[in-house]
Amino acid sequence: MSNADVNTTTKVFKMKGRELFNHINKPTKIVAPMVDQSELAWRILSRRYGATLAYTPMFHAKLFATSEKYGKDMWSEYDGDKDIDRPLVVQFCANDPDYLLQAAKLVQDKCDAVDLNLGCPQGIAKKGHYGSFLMEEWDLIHSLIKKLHDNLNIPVTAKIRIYEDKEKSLEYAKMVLDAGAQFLTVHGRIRDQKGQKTGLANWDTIKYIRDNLPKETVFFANGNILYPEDIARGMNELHCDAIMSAEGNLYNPGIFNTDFINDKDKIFPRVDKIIREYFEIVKKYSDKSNASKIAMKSHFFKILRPFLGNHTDIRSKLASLNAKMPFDRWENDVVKPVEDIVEEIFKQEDIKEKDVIIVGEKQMWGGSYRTVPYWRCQPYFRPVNGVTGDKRVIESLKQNVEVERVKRENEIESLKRKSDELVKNETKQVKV
Ligand SMILES: Cc1cc2nc3c(=O)[nH]c(=O)nc-3n(C[C@H](O)[C@H](O)[C@H](O)COP(=O)(O)O)c2cc1C
Repeated sequence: MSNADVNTTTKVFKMKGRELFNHINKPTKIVAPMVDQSELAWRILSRRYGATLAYTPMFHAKLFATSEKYGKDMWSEYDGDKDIDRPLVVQFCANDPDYLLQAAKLVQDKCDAVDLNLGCPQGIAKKGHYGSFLMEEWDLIHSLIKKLHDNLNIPVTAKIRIYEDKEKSLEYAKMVLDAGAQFLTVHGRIRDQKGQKTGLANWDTIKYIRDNLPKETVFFANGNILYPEDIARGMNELHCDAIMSAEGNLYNPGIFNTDFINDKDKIFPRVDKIIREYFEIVKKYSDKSNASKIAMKSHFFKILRPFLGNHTDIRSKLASLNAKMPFDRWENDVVKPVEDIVEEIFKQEDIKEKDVIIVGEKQMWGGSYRTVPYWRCQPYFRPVNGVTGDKRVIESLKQNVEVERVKRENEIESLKRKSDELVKNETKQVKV
């Protein structure tokens, strides 16, 4: 077979975006790439709770290609296993097409696509010259994507941020697709929206990009997903193929469980149940997946966030644990005590009245806040101008209660007026 034949054969078998999307069963709920957080154990847990596609954390392409230790720490034999970890997209950050290809080749037989991170806004990305800090270098981005498109056995995909300018964002998306990206994920925030300045994602721009790209583009939207209900809202409003969630999924893995929208145990899982389930997954794969063990402490803190505020003794114990300690310590200091406390909570006579989810009024961002009992997983709201998100939710719910009260009083007033008028009219008629 000549070289030309080899190239042709590779091209024939390489799936285009829509084919790949269909091949992996049209996933609509995606675990976002998250450094130190979307590792194997977390992906397995998230899929059990409704996620239909997962991205790995971003790996540094050059390190992955050149450092055996880094590769081993990030990627184990279990990662990408066809029975436990698919469908899967592996994400890299890069600024050199050759290293990117070298790294991608190491995983191409154990994932469905390789993604280029063009969204990371952190200082480390600025220093390392990758992620969103390539947004001024379209030629470089084009060459990175094209290198994989032309040379990898599997499709290449990309995850981008937006610019303030809609038109520029659209042109940018078109360039990324032209280079060969087969799925496009748009995170609807600009580069400066990070930390306290994270704020809302701009769905208008996401929608504008989506609506102005060719229909066959496989398009994923990312940002503003707090509750399971937001997923259907996003799909309808943004006309996207799937919704990707990062923080929503981290604090509440039940966020993707939209097939069970009326079952609070599935969409706002009890912290005792989820911590146990997750802990058992980490243990099962800990012989090879170092990344799963390392990420455990951070996941515990996030899953248990509302609970730890009420049980600070467990918070202190958790703070003192580390990944090198034996699993028994984790079991005895955190997992078991959490189970015991929640079991006691559920023995209370009035638990049915207490264990309820309260839905607030529709907010500016299109969805509604909920109050969720502290023994259930729930979203986290970043502090803005020093005010914690939880306080904002409580304030907004208080305002809702006040708005409801005024609304009801007005309704009663208006009903009274109507009834007075009716009585008056009837009295008039009787007189006539
Ligand atoms: C802990 C954490 C780690 C992240 N790491 C990555 C990453 O490795 N690659 C990436 O493209 N984005 C990363 N992101 C960004 C998310 O993938 C996502 O784009 C962003 O958080 C917005 O989604 P959200 O509103 O659902 O959180 C990370 C976000 C968080 C919270």
